Amino acid sequence: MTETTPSFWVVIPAAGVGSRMRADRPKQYLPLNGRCLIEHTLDCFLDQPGLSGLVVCLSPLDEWWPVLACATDSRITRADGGDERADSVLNGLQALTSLGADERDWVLVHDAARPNLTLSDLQILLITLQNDSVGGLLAVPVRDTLKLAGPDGRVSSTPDRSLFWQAYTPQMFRLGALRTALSDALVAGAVITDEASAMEWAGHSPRLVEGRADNIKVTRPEDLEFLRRR
Ligand SMILES: Nc1ccn([C@@H]2O[C@H](COP(=O)(O)OP(=O)(O)OP(=O)(O)O)[C@@H](O)[C@H]2O)c(=O)n1
Ligand SMILES: C[C@](O)(CO)[C@H](O)COP(=O)(O)O
Repeated sequence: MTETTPSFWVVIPAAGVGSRMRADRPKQYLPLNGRCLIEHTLDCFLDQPGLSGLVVCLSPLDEWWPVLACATDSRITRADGGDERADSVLNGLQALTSLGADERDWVLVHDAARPNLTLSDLQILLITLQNDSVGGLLAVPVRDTLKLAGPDGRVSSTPDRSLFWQAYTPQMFRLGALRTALSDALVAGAVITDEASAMEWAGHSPRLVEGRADNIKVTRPEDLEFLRRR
């Protein structure tokens, strides 16, 4: 029996400049196997039967998006990115509301810079969380020994790594709860680096859903080299 998956909306934050890549363009437009990273990322979602709609958050100065074939895809709506990733995501959530999304609808937020998401991981996330009271995120248990750095750049301690997971995306929450948590956290000046941290700030405990470790975020040059070698 194949388990059914819920309907969902998607927000793709893609308004960053990719400074850590030190490339000649924002990293979401760097080539991978003949197409831009963002095209690979969008493909993970566009043919999903449960997709209600997708918003891509882009810099108002983005000159790379309009020449892509997906720029004219009727399933994709463009929203302006903000100063930080969290601001971009909040703009994307507000765009979903304009598209008719309901407060109780599931929203998946996925980094444009993660082009290697698999269908199986997407389905695992949707199936695992579809009846969850909070939502959650794809994540990977830490596999290396961790070191806490001291102010002198030397090891301060070795924490128990069994308690640590790396947060990945997609992160999946109900539209209204996420928008409220994110908006309130930003107004309060909280440091929000992912959607789960906004939900945690609001007092919720997102569920960790174990996914593939190769759903990496392309952040530094070697990350793209890794994907190109596959
Ligand atoms: N103001 C911002 C900053 C980032 N992002 C997006 O959030 C994702 C993850 O952010 P990150 O890897 O930090 O991307 P950049 O901010 O572009 O990278 P850097 O920090 O190296 O500049 C990326 O898809 C990026 O495009 C965004 O939509 N709006
Ligand atoms: C959202 C995220 O990808 C989860 O690991 C990460 O927090 C993004 O961080 P960045 O500094 O904006 O790349």
